[in-house]
Amino acid sequence: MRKEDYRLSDHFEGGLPKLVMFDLDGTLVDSLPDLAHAVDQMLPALGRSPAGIEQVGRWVGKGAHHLVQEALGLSSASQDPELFSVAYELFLAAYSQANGRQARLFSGVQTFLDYLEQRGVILALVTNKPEAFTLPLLEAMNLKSYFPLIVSGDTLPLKKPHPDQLLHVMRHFEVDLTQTLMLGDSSNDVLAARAAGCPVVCVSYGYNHGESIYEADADAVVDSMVGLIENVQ
Ligand SMILES: O=C(O)COP(=O)(O)O
Ligand SMILES: [Mg+2]
Repeated sequence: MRKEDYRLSDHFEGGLPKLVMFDLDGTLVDSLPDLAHAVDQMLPALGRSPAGIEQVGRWVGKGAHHLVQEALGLSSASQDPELFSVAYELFLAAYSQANGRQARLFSGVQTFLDYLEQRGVILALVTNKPEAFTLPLLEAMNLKSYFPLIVSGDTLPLKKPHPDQLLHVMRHFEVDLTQTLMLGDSSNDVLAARAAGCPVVCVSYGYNHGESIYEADADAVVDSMVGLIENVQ
């Protein structure tokens, strides 16, 4: 079977997983325009050139600290703690304003969430985005009520690619990993799911650090989430 032909009905007992964990940025929501806007407010305020949306897209997916670090060209925040802390404050202020303004749901997301919700599948959100940005974005996109559990990048000590957020969700709902699916857009999501031991499918349209998501070890890569349920009646 080609990876693109992956259908939930072929892979889960009863035709559907019991629990689906969703990544946020690049999977459910196209948040890149707002993130790029904030980075490109921060950089000129530091006397630097704006980075542009394409470049910023390569830095998204490992949380806000990582994004700012990359935008500054630092290998770690401790390389220049003063610069990092000034820049991070600028980014927080700019993104607090921008978050959700230009963001849009990707095609198929609403249909897929409704489909699963109507069938009693438990939906959880697992993002590396800090909680202070996750919750307002979910609210702006009218997505918050789908998720009885939201695990943000700063909810636990470790975030993706570590498996802890995913294991936390599976334990919380007492769902076995074979009845769970992780749906993401980056190698981070794949690594976290593999380490947790659960199946993982990626969308092709997200942000994957400038690399092809087909190179990551996902069980499947789909152009739209609805492709996963096409053959389900
Ligand atoms: O804040 C980020 O880097 C985005 O994180 P996500 O792709 O895990 O939602
Ligand atoms: Mg993502």
